[in-house]
Amino acid sequence: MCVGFRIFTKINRPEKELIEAFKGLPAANVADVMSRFFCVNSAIKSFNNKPLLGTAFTVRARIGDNLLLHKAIAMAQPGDVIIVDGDGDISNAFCGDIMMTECQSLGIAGVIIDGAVRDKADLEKLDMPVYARGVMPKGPFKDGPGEINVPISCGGVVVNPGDIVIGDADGVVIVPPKQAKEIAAKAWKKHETEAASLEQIANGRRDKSWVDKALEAKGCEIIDDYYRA
Ligand SMILES: O=C([O-])CC(=O)C(=O)O
Ligand SMILES: [Mg+2]
Repeated sequence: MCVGFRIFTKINRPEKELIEAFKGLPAANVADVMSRFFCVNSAIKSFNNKPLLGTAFTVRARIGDNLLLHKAIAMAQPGDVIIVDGDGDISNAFCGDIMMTECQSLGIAGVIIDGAVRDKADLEKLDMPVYARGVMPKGPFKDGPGEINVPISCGGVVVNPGDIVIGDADGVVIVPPKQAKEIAAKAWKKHETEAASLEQIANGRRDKSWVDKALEAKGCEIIDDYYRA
């Protein structure tokens, strides 16, 4: 087996129902119920702030080289999110509006690049969400090597093929399918709690009593006086 230059054709994709359980949930609520981990680095930003939801289709690309990304586009199925581990390097763009328009027309749910893209103004107009670490007019090489559908690292998070990917204007969070049902249920609960807080604010009486309790429990000293240098 040619480690570093190989393509796995099969992915265990989660049931559609399991993915749909996250539809409409903010990425923040999902991350909160996973102990505030599993979010890709905030340097990887959305170009159009459109919501993203789908199944991870992973690509390990050589720095500035999109041969494997082209192959991934040919292999991915509608609803997949193509995630490229480009080593975080932004010296050459991996793709631009032509490849991303192609993805959109194939029904790809979104693309995340831990590297650079180009044609930013056009990516902003796409309906399909595109995330990347940077923008660079210098284009990609097409030589490989690279890998498809292996565990990768994207913005500091390990992504396995078949993971559930959730994104919005805040960023991207990666959910392991095995625990996804429980995570979605907890995240919806969190979402409801937040809605209740907003309702309390609208009614002018948000309960903040927990703050003093937490400060006391952690040993904070409250001094009823002015600070004197
Ligand atoms: O030329 C390329 O390979 C990438 C690009 O700009 C595009 O997809 O529009
Ligand atoms: Mg272009």
